[in-house]
Amino acid sequence: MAKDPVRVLVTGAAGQIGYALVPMIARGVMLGADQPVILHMLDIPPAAEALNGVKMELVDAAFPLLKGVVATTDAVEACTGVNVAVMVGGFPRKEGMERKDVMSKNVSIYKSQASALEKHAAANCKVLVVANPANTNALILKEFAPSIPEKNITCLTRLDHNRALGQISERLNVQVSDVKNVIIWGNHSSTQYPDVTHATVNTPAGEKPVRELIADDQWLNTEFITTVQQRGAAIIKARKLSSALSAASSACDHIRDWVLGTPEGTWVSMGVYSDGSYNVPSGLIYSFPVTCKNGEWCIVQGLSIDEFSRNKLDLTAKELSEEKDLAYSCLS
Ligand SMILES: NC(=O)C1=CN([C@@H]2O[C@H](COP(=O)(O)OP(=O)(O)OC[C@H]3O[C@@H](n4cnc5c(N)ncnc54)[C@H](O)[C@@H]3O)[C@@H](O)[C@H]2O)C=CC1
Ligand SMILES: O=C([O-])CC(=O)C(=O)O
Repeated sequence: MAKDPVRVLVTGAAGQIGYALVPMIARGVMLGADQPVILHMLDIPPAAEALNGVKMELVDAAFPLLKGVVATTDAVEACTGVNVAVMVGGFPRKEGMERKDVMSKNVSIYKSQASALEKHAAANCKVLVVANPANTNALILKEFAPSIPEKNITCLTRLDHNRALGQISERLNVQVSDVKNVIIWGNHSSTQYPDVTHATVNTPAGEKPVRELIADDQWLNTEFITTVQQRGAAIIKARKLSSALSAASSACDHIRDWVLGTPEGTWVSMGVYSDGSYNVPSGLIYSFPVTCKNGEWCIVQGLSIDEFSRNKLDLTAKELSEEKDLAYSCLS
């Protein structure tokens, strides 16, 4: 029997990530090749005509799984009945800016959309915040939508996770699908800590630690980390626009694994509400290694953290606490 359609909201759907993301969702990349979807697309009135153009293209693409499209500038209409909400709407940063520089414009959007989601989304709606500063926007959304369970509100660090896998695969000249269990800790910003301490590669001789195969701790502890931290800026420099296809693809990875589960023995990185694991202060949305099963994520416990890592986990937590204060000062 055919499954009932799932309603997926994409905010900022007329923007560049939106344009890459909605066809992926309509093709089943996010929720599976047998899962019909109804797309809800929200943008602001100046983008209404462009949004309608995206809707026309979705019709023209004749996606078999796409059972309906709502394209609107009304947040209540957009949020009504949605099961998954991918929050991309906002202002992207430009060359020379840090992600927190877009704070004042974006946190106020997340405060107001929190209420629309809280009142009108389906019960148990899963929320992924993509727009920057992603962790802090997600925290504001959580705080202003107190009836949405905190475990349902997450932010995107899967792009950073995938970037780390990509760097390791290029360096070792192995398939990216053979590399796993990198970790992005903390903020989706230049203080994030891409950690390969527990990462492995599937080789013909079995699973091997990334550190052993790379055999160059100097590179892993310096250039690798900064390359992943600065990859967003490098894309902006090259394209004069921020990452879009990779952001859209990793947003699909994030929701797919959350809903359908992570493979046995594999974890992924998600920005989630901290419960104090690894002595990360609670009350922050912080990226942790997680596994997912039955639609729920769970922080991987018991990983060893050496002194080098500890300093980096603390540094990015400190930045998130400062961002939280700054966000509240922007809202007051
Ligand atoms: N977490 C991550 O890994 C990544 C996050 N980003 C962030 O994603 C966001 C979107 O990036 P792009 O698509 O490149 O930007 P864009 O400017 O092309 O599109 C953003 C869209 O949001 C719309 N928008 C603005 N205010 C809105 C509101 N209140 N409600 C609904 N829609 C609204 C705009 O009209 C525009 O169509 C940016 O904040 C960017 O920094 C980008 C790449 C990766
Ligand atoms: O760098 C930016 O501003 C866009 C982004 O978040 C990324 O590409 O990681």
